[in-house]
Amino acid sequence: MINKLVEKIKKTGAPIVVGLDPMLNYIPQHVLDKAYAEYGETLEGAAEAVWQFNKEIVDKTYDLIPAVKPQIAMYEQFGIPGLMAFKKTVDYCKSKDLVIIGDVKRGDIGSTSAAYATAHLGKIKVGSKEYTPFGEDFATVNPYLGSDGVNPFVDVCKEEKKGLFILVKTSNPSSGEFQDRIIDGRPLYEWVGEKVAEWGADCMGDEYSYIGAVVGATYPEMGKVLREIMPKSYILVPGYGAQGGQGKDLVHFFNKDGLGAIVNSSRGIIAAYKQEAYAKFGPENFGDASRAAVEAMVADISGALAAAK
Ligand SMILES: O=C(O)c1cc(=O)[nH]c(=O)n1[C@@H]1O[C@H](COP(=O)(O)O)[C@@H](O)[C@H]1O
Repeated sequence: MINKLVEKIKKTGAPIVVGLDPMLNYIPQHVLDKAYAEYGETLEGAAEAVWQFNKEIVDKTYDLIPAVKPQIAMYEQFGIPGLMAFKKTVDYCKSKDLVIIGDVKRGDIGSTSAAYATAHLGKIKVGSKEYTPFGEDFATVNPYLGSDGVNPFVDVCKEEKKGLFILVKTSNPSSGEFQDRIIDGRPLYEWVGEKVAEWGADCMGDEYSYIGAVVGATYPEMGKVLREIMPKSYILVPGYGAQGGQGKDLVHFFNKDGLGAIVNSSRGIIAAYKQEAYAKFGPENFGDASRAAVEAMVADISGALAAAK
């Protein structure tokens, strides 16, 4: 799957991922009204609104982008109907040939990690039958339980040709509380980065490993160091847009080949119609606003990369 991701990034010229993180307050009223008219103001109604919202955004952007990243919490908050909307979104994106990064941030003791890996990247046997539970292509993984919490994910990736993005340095304001602590002379995130490079070394695709890392756009200096520590790992870079990251901050997350990083924006794309820059589209045309925001993001990042050459 890493080869497909790299190919699609080259083909679209867009090292970006659209984060499908739907909150009800991002969904235009006309979409909510229609869903509530059919299902009532229920969890089912909310899930229907989420699904219709996602579908429109995907329809308006899929030809420009290589990948999407649905964040499962945004669906879980609507219980079982929400999880069904998550699965419907994954399947629909797959039908559009997008690479799907399941942002599930899992990690546990080995046997439990194995079940999480099966759920999101693998297959499950029920009697004589086999099923694909959620069927994403990549999953985000929290490495804090150590190697035995990560290895079951790696094993499923090897079997299924899937991939991981392992949290190394997160974008949030408090990420330094633990991740920046100096241990044996180096910050913890560097130790985790080294481990990601090690886990990834025997998981190579054609050019890059299918064991990648997450490093926040909000910490560009740390991104530069981590790029060197993990030269063969793709870096998923969240924090663009709503959290303040801009193209010019991101240059060092990329390798000299112009590859190696994929930048996520969620609110900045899916709720673009609420921003002044895209207000002219209006809530009715929220999908067109998202498309314009994708185009602006690609131009910002490619411009920064070209200027740095
Ligand atoms: O793993 C992630 O995707 C992630 C890691 C991180 O360090 N920071 C971070 O913001 N994320 C996710 O990236 C998305 C960011 O959303 P926006 O700030 O709206 O673009 C959310 O889905 C977060 O859960």
